[in-house]
Amino acid sequence: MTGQVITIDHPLVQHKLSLMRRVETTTAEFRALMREISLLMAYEVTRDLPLKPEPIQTPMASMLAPMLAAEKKLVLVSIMRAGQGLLEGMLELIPAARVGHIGLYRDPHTLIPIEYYFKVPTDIEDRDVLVVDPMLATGHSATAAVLRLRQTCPKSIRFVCLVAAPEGIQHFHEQHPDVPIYTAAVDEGLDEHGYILPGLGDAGDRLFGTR
Ligand SMILES: O=P(O)(O)OC[C@H]1O[C@H](OP(=O)(O)OP(=O)(O)O)[C@H](O)[C@@H]1O
Ligand SMILES: O=c1cc[nH]c(=O)[nH]1
Ligand SMILES: [Mg+2]
Repeated sequence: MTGQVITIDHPLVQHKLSLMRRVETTTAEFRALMREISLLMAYEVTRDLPLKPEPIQTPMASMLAPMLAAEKKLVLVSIMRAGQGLLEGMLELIPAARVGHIGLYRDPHTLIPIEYYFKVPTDIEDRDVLVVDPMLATGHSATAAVLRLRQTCPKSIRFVCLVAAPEGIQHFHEQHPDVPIYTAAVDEGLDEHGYILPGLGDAGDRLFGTR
């Protein structure tokens, strides 16, 4: 079974991603673009959320109006640090969603992800999860995050990123063929340090101005 990769090719997403990639984009600009692009990504990723009719009153009449059936049943899980950027924008669109955090950083030499934090809602069994992290490079971080999350038995899992490397997609789907990947771009590959080419650099450092 090969996993599903959904490329979000909306022109606004593509334009904003190109601005984020540019080396001269400042930290403030990068952060603002991350917020904007995460709103647009959330719009696409939630396209199939179920609706249910609820009675409401307009100034003119009463009607049965479509409302999200399970907004509170969604959990957004951020892979820190860089996932925080995607998380915040998405929460603006889905404010009733629950939130989880997985703290992971890549050891710069081995590229193995090290977990330093894990907290998700206790009643995750009947919830759908969107795991968010802007970068899928070797795929080790996302793969480890989903593996850890599976121990809590959520109803479903999707992974959302901005830029994915083919190597990362392959590694991730070898372990998690049932988890779809939503991405704005699939890039050429990785450099010798595991950075995506052409990529956008280190998403966490660019978001928080740490380098
Ligand atoms: O697919 P991989 O090769 O595992 O790389 C991707 C990971 O690298 C980045 O995090 P990083 O380790 O730089 O931590 P940070 O977000 O704290 O900067 C990114 O946000 C992913 O979590
Ligand atoms: O290109 C990359 C690879 C891993 N992490 C990043 O932030 N960027
Ligand atoms: Mg980083």
